[in-house]
Amino acid sequence: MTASKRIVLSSDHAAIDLRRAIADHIAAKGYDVTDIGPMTTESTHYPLHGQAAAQKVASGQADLGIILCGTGQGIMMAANKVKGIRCGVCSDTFSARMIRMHNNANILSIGARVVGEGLALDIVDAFLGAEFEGGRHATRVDMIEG
Ligand SMILES: O=C[C@H](O)[C@H](O)[C@H](O)COP(=O)(O)O
Repeated sequence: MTASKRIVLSSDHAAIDLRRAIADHIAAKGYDVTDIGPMTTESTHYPLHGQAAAQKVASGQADLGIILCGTGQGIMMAANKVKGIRCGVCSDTFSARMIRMHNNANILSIGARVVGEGLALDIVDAFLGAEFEGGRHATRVDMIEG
């Protein structure tokens, strides 16, 4: 584990509690966590929060991001509109590992209304614990970037 990695977190209102649980979980493991909110459960708009986290990663202010909404889908779509962002939604640990190893994903998205806290924390550990393999996968990732 690279404990020095800077991780940015954001969500919409549907995922406040799970986002906080993830923040505590990874901070306890030594990651440098920046939680950009929102801090209340007031209804909000996931594109704002997905793009805010994506900007942090794309600008180099964070190494990786973890974003959440009800399904993980809408906030993932918003994040992927930011150049240089590769974000996937994961509801299982295999996918979470593979989007790092094969797709060099720099943001993980999770649906707080889809997975429970225990599985979500395992998904986060799988994502953060994996590294991009490069090689043939780098050729393909370069093709995504255009
Ligand atoms: O992809 C979108 C997310 O799942 C949102 O969290 C969801 O649409 C929010 O729904 P609501 O406004 O009914 O809480």
